[in-house]
Amino acid sequence: TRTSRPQRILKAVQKNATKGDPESVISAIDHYCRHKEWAMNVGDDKGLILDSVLTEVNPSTALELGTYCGYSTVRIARLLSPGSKLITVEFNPAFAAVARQIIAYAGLQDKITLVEGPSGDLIPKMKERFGIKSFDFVFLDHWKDRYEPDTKLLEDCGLLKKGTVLLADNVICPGTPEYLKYVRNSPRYESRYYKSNLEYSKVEDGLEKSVFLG
Ligand SMILES: Cn1cnc(CNC(=O)c2cc(-c3ccc(F)cc3)cc(O)c2O)c1
Ligand SMILES: [Mg+2]
Repeated sequence: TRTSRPQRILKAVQKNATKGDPESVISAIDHYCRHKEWAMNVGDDKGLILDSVLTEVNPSTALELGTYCGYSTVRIARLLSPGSKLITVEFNPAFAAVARQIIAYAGLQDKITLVEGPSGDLIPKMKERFGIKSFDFVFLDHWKDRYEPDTKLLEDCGLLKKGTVLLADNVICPGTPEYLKYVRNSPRYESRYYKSNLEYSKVEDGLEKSVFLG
């Protein structure tokens, strides 16, 4: 097919959502991915859990690893208080190009900094490049084998503080076994599993919420 799946998702947003209305952007993507073609957005079921954790944490500085089309980026940014910031990291330039347009369509570009590149290279540069002292909230949704090494990297770079909340997608499907083992066995985290289902599907999946204890 001529267009890519992310480009078709963008088209569905431009056709069915209202410019400047993040809720309509979220609904347009969920409708398209549930009824037309599946895509790896966190989705509406797990999205409600993401919303509730975000509302509880109310982060001033948030990090997302794995932007894809920007669905969870919009979900997170729409709930941030004025002056709060979200940095989102995407390795794939084609995904990043679509995400920028979906973020702009939602009108949330002022709250979001999208950075392209490998998370392992970008995390050590967060302080110097973006003046970040530490993150209050981290959403992990990128390559599943990068969750554990990138969490250790965030610790080593002093980017986590007492109370920072990590929320990890896909801990069951596709699964992140090394990450789960790490956060569940480390005395430096208090972890809890939120059972849900894989986006737009009946297959089980869930989110792991881990609070860094310092
Ligand atoms: C290529 N790429 C760029 N970013 C990434 C990181 N994301 C995932 O891999 C990812 C995968 C799935 C998934 C795929 C196939 C399947 F059968 C079941 C689940 C779901 C998700 O929510 C994900 O976040 C992959
Ligand atoms: Mg995911």
